[in-house]
Amino acid sequence: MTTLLTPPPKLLFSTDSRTCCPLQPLASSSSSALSSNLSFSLSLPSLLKTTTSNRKRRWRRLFCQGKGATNGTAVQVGQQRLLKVPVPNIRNFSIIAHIDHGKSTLADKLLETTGTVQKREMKDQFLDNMDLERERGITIKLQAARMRYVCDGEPYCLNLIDTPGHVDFSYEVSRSLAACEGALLVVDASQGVEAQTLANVYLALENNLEIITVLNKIDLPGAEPDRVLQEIEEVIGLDCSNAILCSAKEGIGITDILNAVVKRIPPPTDTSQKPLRALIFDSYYDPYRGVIVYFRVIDGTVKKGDRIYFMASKKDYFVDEIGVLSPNQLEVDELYAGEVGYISASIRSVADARVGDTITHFSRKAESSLPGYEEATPMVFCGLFPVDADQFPELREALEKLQLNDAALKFEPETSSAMGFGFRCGFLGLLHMEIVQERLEREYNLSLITTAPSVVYRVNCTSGETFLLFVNNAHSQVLHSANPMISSNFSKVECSNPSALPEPGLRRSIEEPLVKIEMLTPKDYIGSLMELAQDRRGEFKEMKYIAENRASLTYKLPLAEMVGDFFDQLKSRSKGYASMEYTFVGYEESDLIKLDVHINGEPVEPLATIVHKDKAYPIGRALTQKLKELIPRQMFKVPIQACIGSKVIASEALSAIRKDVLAKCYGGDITRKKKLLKKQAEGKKRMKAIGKVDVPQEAFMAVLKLEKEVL
Ligand SMILES: Nc1nc2c(ncn2[C@@H]2O[C@H](COP(=O)(O)OP(=O)(O)OP(=O)(O)O)[C@@H](O)[C@H]2O)c(=O)[nH]1
Repeated sequence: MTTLLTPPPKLLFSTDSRTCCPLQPLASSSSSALSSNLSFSLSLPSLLKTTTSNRKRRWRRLFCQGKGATNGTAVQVGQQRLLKVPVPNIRNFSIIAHIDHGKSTLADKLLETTGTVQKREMKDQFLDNMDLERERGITIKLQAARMRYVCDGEPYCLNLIDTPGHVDFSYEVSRSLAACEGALLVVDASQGVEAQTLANVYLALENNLEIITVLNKIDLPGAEPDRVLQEIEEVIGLDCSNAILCSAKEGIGITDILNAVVKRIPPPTDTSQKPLRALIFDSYYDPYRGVIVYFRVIDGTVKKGDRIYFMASKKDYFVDEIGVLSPNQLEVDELYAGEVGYISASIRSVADARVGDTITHFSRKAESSLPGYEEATPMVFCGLFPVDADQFPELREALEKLQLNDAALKFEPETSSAMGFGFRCGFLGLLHMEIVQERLEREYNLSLITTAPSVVYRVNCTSGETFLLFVNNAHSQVLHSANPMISSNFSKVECSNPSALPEPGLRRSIEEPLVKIEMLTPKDYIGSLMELAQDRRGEFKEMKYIAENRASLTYKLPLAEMVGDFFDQLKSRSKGYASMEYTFVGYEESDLIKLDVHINGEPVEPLATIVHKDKAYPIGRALTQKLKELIPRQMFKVPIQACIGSKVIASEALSAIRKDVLAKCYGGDITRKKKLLKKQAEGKKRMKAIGKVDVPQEAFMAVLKLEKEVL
């Protein structure tokens, strides 16, 4: 069956891909009609450009209601832009690549070449529409776009899903791949196979995708297409005889890629008769319409007004609006199996419509949901505190708003004696953490202090008493008393906050998360990268030469060692040539201890860290030395100590500011002087006992920075 909603009586298509949009339905075969249609359609972009947003809205509304088909030329054009094709003419594909190999640039070029976005509307990285994405040149949130393309006189609908390239977002990549039948594997012709190229190819192969190899950046003087093709064949095992050479920047090879998408990627299977199953691959929060869900219909059909049901979150809603992404949202009446689109259904939170969930009909539910759904698990945690304590409510509001858009972000209130009220937040990885921090500061004008990133440890308790801690002890107490499921049989505590770690007497051992890390490097840097991994408690697993000059190193490494500056070190030690990829492999027991910092005999909670026993001494020394530099001197002597339990392992002391109490004694009796000095010493002793050392905020910030570096 076809998915033609409003089949035009007769179609004429341009065979030139560059002029294929808008496609031209002909109401009449007369040449005058043809010319009037053509002349109109060519002026559409300028019409769209010059119309006010109200006119655009009216145009869309009219079209969506199917009105005015005969009397409004704009409506006619609207129909052309939304022309539907039969299922065999649909292609759903993704672009996968290592970071910076040119995915987004290629996606832009595909949009431009198919006329989906006009050249003058085009800005670099069209699909990366977050300011931060453009500045950093990375894709953070994936986007989708529907393109029309004519190949051998046949119209095709190509649905492109742009994916984020960074490891932190590999779940999103996997879901977008599950929504496709094929993938363009983009490899930089001057760099070759990198760690994420491999990881993404494996994800694509797991999803049984047809892979088209594209060698990008062939315009660069350093491009070595032959070497890189050979590398792809040897390392990945893909047949590169029909690989496409391209330069996304210069627009070379773009039509070849579009033709290959049509000819080599299989169409979706037409299962429109089955009960609805649609895979969510992205969702975001719109303040006016609620959550907008991006999805691919796998089976069945869905239309406006339907009552839909989210199989994982078990929530149901009525569809207010349904449409396609071209790449702006364009409303349609119905979407069929194989198609990609969006739904707005006044959904209140992104948590109700998570990536990977299956949408079905409330009244005719599918028997099973689509495979692959996973809850987002935060791997890295840190505390976020407002510099100005009055900004706490604003920080809460900002985090709540961000969470509406980002289901992977987790947060819990946290109080600290030094920093006041703040939040302990969980992130997918370090990049995710940086992005959230930057968005909070930029978009919500907040100045924040962040504590050193930490991971989730599992503590085996001696008592058998269990708290399934998510964030901190206070939380666990509540959880424990409120949750009858947590019985004394359990003996593991999850802890991401060092200050919430159970006392040494209450714990038997601590387990930490481990990752398998694969580094791809030119052979000159093998030694220095091995040294780096070993310094970070890495356990050597494997080394392979994957090409004449490149090797792959595999290590098992504690995640806590990676969350510091591992990636920066890898880049600086390899002069930027090495790349890495990691996967979580599980938990293992390790010799970990809690390192406390005491100032004037008082523990300073936010400076507590969980470290490996072997590293406690150097870290303790570095911390105490740095604090000595940063804390202002007091009227009394202030000891600064790093301690493991009650044992002091490093110590510094701030000497007291001395007032010369003898200044006014010119000569005179020695007993008078002794009396004055004794009085001063007593005063200082009293001051020390009751005195409070204020640790300035800059000191905290500097020490936290140091922690990030040395941990
Ligand atoms: N010379 C040249 N540069 C290119 C080409 N394609 C992309 N670039 C440049 O390579 C850089 C990275 O391109 P992007 O398109 O942002 O890469 P990406 O793979 O989308 O990156 P992420 O979104 O971070 O994963 C940009 O500076 C582009 O201008 C090309 O064909 N030739």
